[in-house]
Amino acid sequence: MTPALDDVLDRLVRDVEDWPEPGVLFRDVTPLLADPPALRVTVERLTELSSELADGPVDKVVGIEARGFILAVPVALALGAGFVPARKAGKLPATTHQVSYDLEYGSATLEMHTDALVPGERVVVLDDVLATGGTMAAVDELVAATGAEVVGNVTMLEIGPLGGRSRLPVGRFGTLRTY
Ligand SMILES: O=P(O)(O)OC[C@H]1O[C@H](OP(=O)(O)OP(=O)(O)O)[C@H](O)[C@@H]1O
Ligand SMILES: Nc1ncnc2[nH]cnc12
Repeated sequence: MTPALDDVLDRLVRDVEDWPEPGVLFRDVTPLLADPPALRVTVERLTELSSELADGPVDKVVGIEARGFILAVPVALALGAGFVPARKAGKLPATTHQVSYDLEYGSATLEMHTDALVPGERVVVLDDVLATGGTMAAVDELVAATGAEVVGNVTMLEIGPLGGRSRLPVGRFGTLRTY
């Protein structure tokens, strides 16, 4: 039997207080990733949500390092799309576009290969958590720099009080669970 998704997420996303710094309540998805039925239903629902938002074909799924990679590859396979990594600075070998941004804890720079996407491609950007939205908005900029089109911004979890969805176009963001 397929488990109910909200129950799965509530049971298997672990709260860790004061990590990675005091005052942050960290939502740890590793227990969910380790549970086969939970992982399966999560990937299935992320795939359905991506399809709904895209409302048409999806050429590429961009996964955000590191936790976004884990989910983006099975979703890309299920959609019949390719996978493209958005990586932390200094990890990609060829020519990149680069965007710096602020996080709930600190700041970072993400890169994507300039030739990873071509103009007109339809792209879903996937991550595990939307918090301030800085990461997702930065990846939208990386996609835009290639001339491709973001047709969906999708996460497993949203931390509502941090207001990240307000940084994304209305109607383009979808998530499985808002805390
Ligand atoms: O909405 P935001 O405030 O930008 O935060 C969300 C981002 O923060 C986490 O990644 P992190 O940078 O901690 O990297 P990791 O996946 O490598 O742990 C998470 O996986 C998202 O990518
Ligand atoms: N509180 C949080 N838990 C998990 N991932 C995060 N990314 C940014 N803030 C986060």
